[in-house]
Amino acid sequence: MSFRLQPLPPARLNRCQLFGPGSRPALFEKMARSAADVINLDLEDSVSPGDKDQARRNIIQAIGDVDWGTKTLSVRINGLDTPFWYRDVVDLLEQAGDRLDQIMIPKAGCAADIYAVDALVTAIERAKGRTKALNFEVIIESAAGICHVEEIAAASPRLQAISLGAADFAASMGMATTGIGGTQEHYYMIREGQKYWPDPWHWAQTAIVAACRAHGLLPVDGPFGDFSDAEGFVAQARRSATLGMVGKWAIHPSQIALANEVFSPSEAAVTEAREILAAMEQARFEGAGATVYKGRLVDIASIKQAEVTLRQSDLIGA
Ligand SMILES: CC(=O)SCCNC(=O)CCNC(=O)[C@H](O)C(C)(C)COP(=O)(O)OP(=O)(O)OC[C@H]1O[C@@H](n2cnc3c(N)ncnc32)[C@H](O)[C@@H]1OP(=O)(O)O
Ligand SMILES: O=CC(=O)O
Ligand SMILES: [Mg+2]
Repeated sequence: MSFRLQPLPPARLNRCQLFGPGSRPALFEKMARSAADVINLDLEDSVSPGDKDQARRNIIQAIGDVDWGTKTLSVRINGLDTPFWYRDVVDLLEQAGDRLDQIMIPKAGCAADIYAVDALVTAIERAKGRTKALNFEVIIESAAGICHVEEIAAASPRLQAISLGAADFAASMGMATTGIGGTQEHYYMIREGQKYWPDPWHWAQTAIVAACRAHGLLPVDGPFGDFSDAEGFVAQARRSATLGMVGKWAIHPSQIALANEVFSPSEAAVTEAREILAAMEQARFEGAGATVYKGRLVDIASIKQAEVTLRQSDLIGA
């Protein structure tokens, strides 16, 4: 057991991150009025190469012009393997106002990727006298990224969140699927003639959650491509929440309420958490470290488990 305490992640809501292409400025006001906690204006894979310059201009203008309320406002820049990313960073930092909260770095492969963007951002902030430090979020969506997820999580104090990008991850891993997230038809076990579908994203998610929790970051589940399949989205989101993720992307407005619901503790969960704390307080009063709640063991670890639920509930209430 390390003597170091596990750092808490940033105290902000990240239940739903709504994405929209920077080349569709007509969506920006709708995104701002949505119930998503985080907005991701995209310069990367939803924008065709010929539209990159115009999308950048659209986003820079909208960062200043649109009322984004209290949302976390993020721009996904292009990957470091493209000729676009440096211009994304330079133009955003030199031309967009202070309303921009963070940039998302896609396809992070190693800590040096984050270092490179940090160096450029820091130089521009100093040159331009920007007083609000820009935060980072990254996407793990490659074989290299998942191999180096822990060093990536430790790469910069600007880093707040890591998402799993199921589409690029599947491609990089050579997975035999064109689906973006969720159950995969051919990934099944069989027992006594019955099929059972395990979760092919599970290990990558747990690696991301562990790296995030060790370094005080927010672990986030990425896109679920089939926006007509609400049930599938909810099932994927519930698995992610159970593993410790705090939220999920929405690539269509129909997914926002679903994500918000899954990543907000229910009234029953909050009541149970409070009752566990009360039971443990009574146990402490009686000189015990463990007691029985609803026929099951609760002990000092249960206090920490209950606090996870209550911290999230407090953020929503705040
Ligand atoms: C693998 C990855 O990298 S995922 C991240 C990058 N991808 C993206 O950013 C894609 C984001 N999503 C989209 O571009 C679009 O939602 C699409 C292309 C999937 C579908 O677009 P449409 O065909 O316009 O969707 P649809 O007709 O169902 O839209 C319904 C309504 O929601 C609006 N809408 C659609 N997408 C969005 C969005 N992302 N944000 C806000 N509003 C939206 C539409 O304007 C429409 O509004 P209206 O009722 O006022 O007319
Ligand atoms: O960028 C997201 C992905 O799934 O790829
Ligand atoms: Mg991707």
